[in-house]
Amino acid sequence: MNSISIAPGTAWPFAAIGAGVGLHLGFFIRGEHHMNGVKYMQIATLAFCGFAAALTRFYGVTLPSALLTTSSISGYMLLGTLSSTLAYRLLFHPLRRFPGPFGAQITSLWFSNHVYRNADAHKKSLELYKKYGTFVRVGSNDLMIVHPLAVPVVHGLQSKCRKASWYDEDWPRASIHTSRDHQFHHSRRRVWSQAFSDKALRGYENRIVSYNRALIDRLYEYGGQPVNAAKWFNYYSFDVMGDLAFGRDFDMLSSGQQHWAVGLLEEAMSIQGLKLPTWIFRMLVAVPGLTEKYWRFIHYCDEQLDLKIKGEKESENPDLMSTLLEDVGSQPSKQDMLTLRSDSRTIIVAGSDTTAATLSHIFWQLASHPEHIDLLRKELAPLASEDGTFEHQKIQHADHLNAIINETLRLNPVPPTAIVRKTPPEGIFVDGTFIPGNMHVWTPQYVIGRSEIAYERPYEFIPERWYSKPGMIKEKAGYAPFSTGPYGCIGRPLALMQLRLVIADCITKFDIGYPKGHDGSGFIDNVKDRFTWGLAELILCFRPRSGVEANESG
Ligand code: HEM
Repeated sequence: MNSISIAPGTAWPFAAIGAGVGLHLGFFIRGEHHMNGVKYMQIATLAFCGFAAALTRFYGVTLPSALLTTSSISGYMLLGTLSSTLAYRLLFHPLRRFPGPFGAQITSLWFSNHVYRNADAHKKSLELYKKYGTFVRVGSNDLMIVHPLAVPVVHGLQSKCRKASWYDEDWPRASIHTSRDHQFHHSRRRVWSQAFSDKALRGYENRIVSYNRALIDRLYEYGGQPVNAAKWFNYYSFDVMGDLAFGRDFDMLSSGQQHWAVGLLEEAMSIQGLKLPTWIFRMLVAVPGLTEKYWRFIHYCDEQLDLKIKGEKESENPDLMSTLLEDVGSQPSKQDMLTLRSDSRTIIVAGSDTTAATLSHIFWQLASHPEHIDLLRKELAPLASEDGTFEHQKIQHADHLNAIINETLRLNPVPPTAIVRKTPPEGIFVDGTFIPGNMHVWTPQYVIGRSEIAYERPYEFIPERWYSKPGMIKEKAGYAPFSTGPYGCIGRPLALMQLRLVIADCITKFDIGYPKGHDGSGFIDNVKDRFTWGLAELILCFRPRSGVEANESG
């Protein structure tokens, strides 16, 4: 019988370690691998079984001994790959000269490990900035840059940075938001931009106004008693976007209940709070049952879109999806359908969570700084129509109103931290510092908004810095809560219209403040960074103002 030995003194362990090192240096160190986690596991399992089978077949080794031998060889190979990875990341990696926590230099899981319990990546990022400065290596391949001038370099129109691997989490579903193919994105962007023309926006205004009325009515029903405002802003935003995407809302404002599909989405989004590397996320998504809720929400959106295409949810007013549907004609191809489905979900996810979170933070700021409610009333009263309602066209240039929105988004931006880009192969320069190519970089708005380099008295809520005190903004380039450049928020005009109209309506109809025993800290201390904000309870009183009726016109 042939025998095979991996006992000390034989060459096997060294050969296996060498192969492991070779695998790292010749293969893993190059290109992107985040899409292949499952495939690599399959190949490794196949190789393991094949090698063990070959040992029994050609060397006459018993099965237990073959399995033991194969495990040992695999172990040595793994040791080689891991040692090589470790040495490379610590000693030779292009980001090695940037400061950062030791663990983060070794693995991107360091960051996940520090934020997964409380989903507080925004607080952790601020803490890291305070400790390490402008450039912080937050993962083996990841650099956080807290410099206002980094924003145009990384995100601006001329930027050569592209969307990073994070956007592949849903692949092969690729929407305008998640597509990494620059050409494809560009062509989707052209189609989408028709849905946000001035004319289209005017068409949406009536729809939005009717949801504003419904929101105001619901708040009136509390008669000034404490209410979880974040919940109602959430219902409002999802209803508006459901209507604009599918021609039908989620019925949350009228029922006062969260729609089950929205509930699923909220739960599914919590996985984003873990800030996992993409390859792990994709492997989790591939495990049957583990991300079931996420897929059920996606299927719900698919069904709503199918119904709309069949004309079963025909709406009289223009909506966003109608514009996207017009582009594909009456016989959409399979690829068209995949894109439309991804886009329909993008409308809900990108348009609802963001608006709800921004409204909640705005009203948290207003309740905490009631003097600004008075200033807003002074500014807006002359702009109201005779029946006390507001037209967007008349309030869109109101200085203080816009300043309240800007200042809130400076301090409480959504997404607060990681909008990740990949640097071009030749690298980039940020204020004279070279960032090597093919690295992941992010410029957290939450932290830049608190940076002394960009703002005077950065921690204070001073809306006037956006119009009458411009000297308080030291470097405007860093302010991009809607992002900027080719991937900047295409829904910005719609979002601003909603925000302006809801603020104007609410401060006109209600006195807004905290009930006894509340100061807003329960909200701001508990919001979660899960790409967008996971909202906490925001307990406010909306006391109807004397002499102002709910929906006087309606
Ligand atoms: C206050 C509300 C909003 C804020 C703060 C906001 C912010 C942002 C930001 C920062 C991005 C860039 C994200 C990234 O690069 O990964 C973005 C992208 C996007 N937003 Fe918004 N957004 C808001 C509302 C909306 C609304 C109402 C819509 C309407 C559907 C919308 C649709 C989109 C889309 C489609 C993208 C992807 C654009 C692209 O990649 O070309 N957003 N938004």
